[in-house]
Amino acid sequence: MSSPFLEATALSCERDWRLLFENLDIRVDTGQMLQVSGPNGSGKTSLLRVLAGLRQPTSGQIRLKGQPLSSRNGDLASHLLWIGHAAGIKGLLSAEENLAWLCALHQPASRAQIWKALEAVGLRGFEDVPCNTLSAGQQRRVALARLYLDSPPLWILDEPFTALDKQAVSQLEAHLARHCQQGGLVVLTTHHTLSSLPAAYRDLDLGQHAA
Ligand SMILES: Nc1ncnc2c1ncn2[C@@H]1O[C@H](COP(=O)(O)OP(=O)(O)OP(=O)(O)O)[C@@H](O)[C@H]1O
Repeated sequence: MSSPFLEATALSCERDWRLLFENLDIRVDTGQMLQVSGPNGSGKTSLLRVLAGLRQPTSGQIRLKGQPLSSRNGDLASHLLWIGHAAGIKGLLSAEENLAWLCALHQPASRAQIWKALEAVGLRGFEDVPCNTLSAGQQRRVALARLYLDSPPLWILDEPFTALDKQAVSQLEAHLARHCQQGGLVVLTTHHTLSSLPAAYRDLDLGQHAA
């Protein structure tokens, strides 16, 4: 049997001497969406950062395609894309410049590809203005435009719907479901109730795993 794309076993996480969750087993296979839910402070962001290799778990193992995550440092960006709670874009750079350097981490994109992605997220005409002149929702859209470029299969997204208007929320939901249906994987946190779900959807409620 082939290894799951992402597998965590007996995962525990402590912050400031407080155990957030323990003994968590997670498996995410091709085509699946995993929504991590739970109350404020239950450890959703901490868990996603651990799964993305941005933070060490207190204990437990994470494997990506059968290999320990820590041994994948060199090629992590070709397997997973992380978009954090903050939009994570540089205010002095334009939307195009931000995307150009973010894409270079995985697969450099041409100007035409970047403009097409910006158009997909409703930012036509805003390609070359500094991002610090954009609204919060527009800045979020710049970050999310990466999902419309050639991207790695696993998307780990922390509160991706923050600051988006209703239409953008529906569009992103449909895009995430489509990504899974086409063989991608999504792990996300959101307090929002998703209305477009892929066939292989699961919810992990950290409130029930609180230590
Ligand atoms: N930078 C930090 N330094 C120390 N402790 C932190 C830090 N960030 C978070 N924590 C602690 O970890 C706990 C879990 O935080 P985390 O952000 O993972 O929760 P969350 O479930 O994502 O919350 P929310 O729904 O509010 O976004 C918090 O209660 C806090 O005590």
